[in-house]
Amino acid sequence: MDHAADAMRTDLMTITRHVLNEQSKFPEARGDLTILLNNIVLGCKFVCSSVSKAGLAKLIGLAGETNVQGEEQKKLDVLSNDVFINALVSSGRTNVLVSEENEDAIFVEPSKRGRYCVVFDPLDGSSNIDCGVSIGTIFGIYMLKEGASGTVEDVLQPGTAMLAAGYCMYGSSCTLVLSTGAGVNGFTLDPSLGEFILTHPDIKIPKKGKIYSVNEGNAKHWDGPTTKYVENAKFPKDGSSPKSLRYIGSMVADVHRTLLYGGIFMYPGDKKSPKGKLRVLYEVFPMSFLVEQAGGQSFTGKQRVSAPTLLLIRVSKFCQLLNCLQSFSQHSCQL
Ligand SMILES: O=P(O)(O)OC[C@H]1O[C@](O)(COP(=O)(O)O)[C@@H](O)[C@@H]1O
Repeated sequence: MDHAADAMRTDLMTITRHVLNEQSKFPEARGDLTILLNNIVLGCKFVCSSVSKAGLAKLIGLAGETNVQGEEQKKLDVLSNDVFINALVSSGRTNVLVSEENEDAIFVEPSKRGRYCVVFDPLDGSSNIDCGVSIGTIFGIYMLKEGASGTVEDVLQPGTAMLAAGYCMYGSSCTLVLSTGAGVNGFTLDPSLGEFILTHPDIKIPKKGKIYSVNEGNAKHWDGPTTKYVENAKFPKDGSSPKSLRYIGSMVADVHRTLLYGGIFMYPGDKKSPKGKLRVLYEVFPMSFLVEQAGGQSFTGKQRVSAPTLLLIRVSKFCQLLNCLQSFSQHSCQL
């Protein structure tokens, strides 16, 4: 009888219990981060159930609106965005929110304000939403700068200033992967309990990976080093076996596989944005935080993504900032 497995099954490590254990190591912790994460988890459970019944609940298809990136919003994009904004505001722990689906930053009204800023992509992998392929939610958490009252400046922080980050993947199972700066852990939603249970403790990216993940359809837009790298992955000059190509087209799913199996995921550029289309603030920074916490690397092709030098610029209108941030995100992660 496998007592360890039995203990695992009866001594349930829920995500709340795990975060409380982690926070108990910090005497100054007041439970605010735990409450905030609990509300994010609630949002993930709601989106998970909506995604799994999308076809039945007529949640497939377009919402008839366009987001700040000029992309047509899917019904599930809008629903997920509303759910997360409400969950984050009602936690009473947030101050400034930045969503992929909103043109401007969201400033929480004073009576409900807290000291955290959350950047998030409510539903990543839009091109896969209507065909039932894995999609996900990505989030990153910052603390208000010392003495700050909550302005755009408080989200203009480098990736290294992030306190916690995570994603929730809505796939064959619903998996939430989280780091609060002390390693990376994966939790699977047990629908019968409605609880995320620890199933992937202390995720460490394998040192060697046999997989490369990139949209080769964009090859003609790539720079020299990227073209050379992918060429070598397919036709290794050192006689080793070629790498396998795996590309789902949902960053959450492609990064999740890379965290567990190793290898490389990158988004070098495409016709529309030759310098890459992944958004630094709520896609690249949170994923880079997780990749580095799991022992991997994340770089732009020229420098570490989360480097403090990457971000601190100030432009007039917030969405202008979003546009120029996009131009920075060339490559996603190097493993
Ligand atoms: O279809 P492409 O050009 O390869 O782009 C896929 C990439 O775009 C994204 O879908 C962008 O994210 P959104 O779906 O949130 O806009 C990533 O998840 C994915 O890695």
